[in-house]
Amino acid sequence: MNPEDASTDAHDEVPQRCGLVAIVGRPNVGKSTLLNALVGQKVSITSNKAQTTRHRITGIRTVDEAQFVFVDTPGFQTRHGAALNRTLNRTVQGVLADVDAVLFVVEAGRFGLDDAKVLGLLQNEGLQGKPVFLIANKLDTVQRRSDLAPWLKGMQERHNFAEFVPLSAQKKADMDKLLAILKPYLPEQHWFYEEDALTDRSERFLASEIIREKLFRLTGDELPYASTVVIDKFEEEGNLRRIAASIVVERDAHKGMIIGAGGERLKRIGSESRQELETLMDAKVFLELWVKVRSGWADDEEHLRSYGYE
Ligand SMILES: Nc1nc2c(ncn2[C@@H]2O[C@H](COP(=O)(O)OP(=O)(O)OP(=O)(O)O)[C@@H](O)[C@H]2O)c(=O)[nH]1
Repeated sequence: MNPEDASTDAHDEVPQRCGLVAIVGRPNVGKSTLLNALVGQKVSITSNKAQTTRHRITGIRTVDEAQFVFVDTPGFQTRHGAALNRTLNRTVQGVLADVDAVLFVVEAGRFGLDDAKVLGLLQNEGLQGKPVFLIANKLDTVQRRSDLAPWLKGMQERHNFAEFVPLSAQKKADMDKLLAILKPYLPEQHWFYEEDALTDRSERFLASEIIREKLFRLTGDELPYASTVVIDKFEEEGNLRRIAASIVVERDAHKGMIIGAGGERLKRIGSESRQELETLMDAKVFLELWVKVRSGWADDEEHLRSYGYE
């Protein structure tokens, strides 16, 4: 055997590691930004409007022998009491039951009542010794780093965190550091996905997420929390995707707001979505967008199921 073969064999002997890692935290701390940065591509939508993430989304990243399967969870909501929120909270609990590690995301230097509620929820959900990492995000916004030491010390008293990781989800080097810290916590087992997999979500699902993101971004704060996007048609013809989608809102007034004067706003939501979908799918996209009124949808569990919230 020549020395080159021997080194290949030695490399093959490094056992594969694979594990599920949940990303939890109150709305707007940067969970989706972190997930996208860890995966290296956009798989979860982001906006500066709280509560954009509603689905369980997995992003996958494979580095050397380790495959990280990330699960994005909706921010823990306490303000709205509708069925939608009960569904969201069930999603958080369902995700925690089968993960190997939890990234508890907060903003560096801040720990408010809303963060405490999420940590309390985690602790109540029977973590059973599962490692929880304190991710102190948005480090770039902290003026005086020296103030962080006493804050971290205080955090240590709240929970027995496995690691403290101050970082900025906007810095690539920080993502590499976090992956290196996480790696030893993944169980030794075969990978669940192919080496180059990024997400287990379909193009159809990603399409609805991207339209929802543009909707949130372009309507600003006026947009009611209770609005959603449903894909009515998704057809693939070679390098072409024909997509028809409905934006579902609760009231006629909301419909007008989304359509905008002369239909300008809806046009913009459509054209920005189409451009992003074309890049993501590397295909030509024809997108038809409709706005429909279904009053009371966010309060009706049957409706929620039919729109894909489980
Ligand atoms: N300065 C700075 N801003 C960040 C960082 N990470 C995220 N943000 C911003 O914080 C805002 C919220 O980020 P998201 O990723 O949508 O937050 P989220 O926790 O997923 O929010 P929900 O979906 O509502 O639960 C966005 O405007 C991001 O650009 C960071 O490291 N530094």
